[in-house]
Amino acid sequence: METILAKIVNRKKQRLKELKENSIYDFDFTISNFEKNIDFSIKKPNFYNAMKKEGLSIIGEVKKASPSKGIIRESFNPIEIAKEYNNIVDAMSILTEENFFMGKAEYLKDISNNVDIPLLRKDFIIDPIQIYEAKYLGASAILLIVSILSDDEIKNFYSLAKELELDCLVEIHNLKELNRALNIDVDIIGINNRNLKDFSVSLNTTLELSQYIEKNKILISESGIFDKNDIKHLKKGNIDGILVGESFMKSSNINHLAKSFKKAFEE
Ligand SMILES: O=P(O)(O)OC[C@@H](O)[C@@H](O)c1c[nH]c2ccccc12
Repeated sequence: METILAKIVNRKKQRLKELKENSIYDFDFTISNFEKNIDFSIKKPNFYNAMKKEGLSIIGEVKKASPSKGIIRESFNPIEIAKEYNNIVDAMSILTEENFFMGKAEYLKDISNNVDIPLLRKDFIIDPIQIYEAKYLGASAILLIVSILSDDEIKNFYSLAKELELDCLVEIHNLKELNRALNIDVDIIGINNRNLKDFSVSLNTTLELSQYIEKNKILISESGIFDKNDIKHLKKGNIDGILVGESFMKSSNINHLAKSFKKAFEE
């Protein structure tokens, strides 16, 4: 059976083909056009430093829907959500995948014009053009999902991102993927507590894998984080930060929830 992850990646390939035939920008969707249109003089806030700072770093995700949960947030105004996050979290993750997460590339651009904390482009990156596009749209960092990339792709995409002054959150879900990420000496590792193949979630994934990660790496625990007890549990895994979508999107008081996460981490 085709996994949901394989479906998402196939749709993404098709989407990239569509964009190459019919650009959503006022120029053709090519790498050289992105290069011409990126303003390299604009310095974006640094994602790595935001993760490295003292205490628990929080990445708040702008997420309307997901294949596992359906619509997560009915009244979805990405700029308003981002403005709310801006004074509360350390960085934001902006979902730009259209078909399964109801994201949009333009959300990233719009948000980057309205906030001053680092933005992560959250998408299924399988082609270098998406990395140029992330830069063009105002990202400080991109997500690289190890399970959908070959070793060469991880290496090449990682160094391309660095050339474009983008950090990479390199996402893994098991020991095999972790070893592939460590082979190219990545600096920020995201452990996804959700298995993208069957959607099962276990925070223990972070605890089990964190023991293989040296202290000099930045470690982010991703997905399925809801309350202060989750933070206390994850703290045993020496995490630097967390990536939170659903529980923030459904919260009536993001500030309060984020503070309770930070406080639980200090205790
Ligand atoms: O909504 P949650 O359970 O808090 O999860 C957020 C984030 O970790 C999740 O959206 C995510 C993690 N890795 C991904 C890769 C692609 C798309 C989405 C994701």
